[in-house]
Amino acid sequence: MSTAAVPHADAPSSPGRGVVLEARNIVMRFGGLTAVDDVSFQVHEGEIVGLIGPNGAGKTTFFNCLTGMYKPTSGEVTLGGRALPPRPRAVVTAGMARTFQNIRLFGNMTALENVMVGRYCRTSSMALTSILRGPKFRREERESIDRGRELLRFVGLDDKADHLARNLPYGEQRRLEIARALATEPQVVLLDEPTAGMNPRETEEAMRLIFRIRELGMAVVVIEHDMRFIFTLCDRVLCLVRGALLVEGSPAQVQSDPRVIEAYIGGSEDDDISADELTEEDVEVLHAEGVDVEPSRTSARSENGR
Ligand SMILES: Nc1ncnc2c1ncn2[C@@H]1O[C@H](COP(=O)(O)OP(=O)(O)OP(=O)(O)O)[C@@H](O)[C@H]1O
Repeated sequence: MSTAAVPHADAPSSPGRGVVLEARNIVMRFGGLTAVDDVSFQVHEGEIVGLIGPNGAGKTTFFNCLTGMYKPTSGEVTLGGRALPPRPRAVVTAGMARTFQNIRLFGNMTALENVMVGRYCRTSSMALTSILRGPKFRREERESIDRGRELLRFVGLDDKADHLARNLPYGEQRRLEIARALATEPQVVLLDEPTAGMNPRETEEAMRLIFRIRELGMAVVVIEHDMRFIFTLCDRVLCLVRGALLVEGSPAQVQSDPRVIEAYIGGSEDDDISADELTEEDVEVLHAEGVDVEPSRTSARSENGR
């Protein structure tokens, strides 16, 4: 991926910026499994925060707790200092929108209609007004169409307004999902694997788009497996492992933290490979993934095999 070509937008430093989203001691249990284990974090205005971790670490479950899809077993989420009720619609109305790991669009609706759906939480027309199609309804509908077209332009889909969502290529569907999230006028946008399945060019475009979303004043929280993407994009990165927050810091700190490297190469109780035993091949793979690891940490295993 040629993300090196993408300039890092002026990263606002967190201190001095207000906290917009805060999660305190979130725990989510499914029967005997603790999927999120006492995780707390803060997101500041205009900040881009990355959430990484191996498969099953609890990243999506944490998003689901933030967005009211799940009612956490315990803990609290606040947006702009106000406690968020664990109901998705209330969360969207309060100012937090999200996209999903598996794209969730209305396939048989046009791109424009999909974005307009996102506007509904900001329009006041009630069912009766809609049925009667009175002047207020028509004015709000006009405004929704105009705003929808503006957002399609923002994500680079202005020429696709009348295309059915299901007919759009994968990368464009992902951008359409982002446009629909932006239509809710959020303060914070949560993106769950926004570049999954994208080619390098689409990934680079996605990065530029997220920087432009931040320039509009929104904070962004991103789950991604593409480390290079995360470390280039984010101001701050959190790494979850087995539901718990393992490391939090700047991309440089997280990238070079041996605990993160261990978590990714399987240095768990199920696997006896530790960061001290990296082969040169391991290091090459980690470098390709954007994880910084010193050559001195390698062992002679590359010569001897495992
Ligand atoms: N609704 C559910 N019921 C029971 N277990 C669940 C549920 N949702 C998630 N889990 C479990 O919680 C753990 C965390 O899953 P989650 O999907 O949050 O991880 P993740 O970090 O997002 O993984 P990935 O990177 O693979 O998407 C997993 O063990 C998963 O099987």
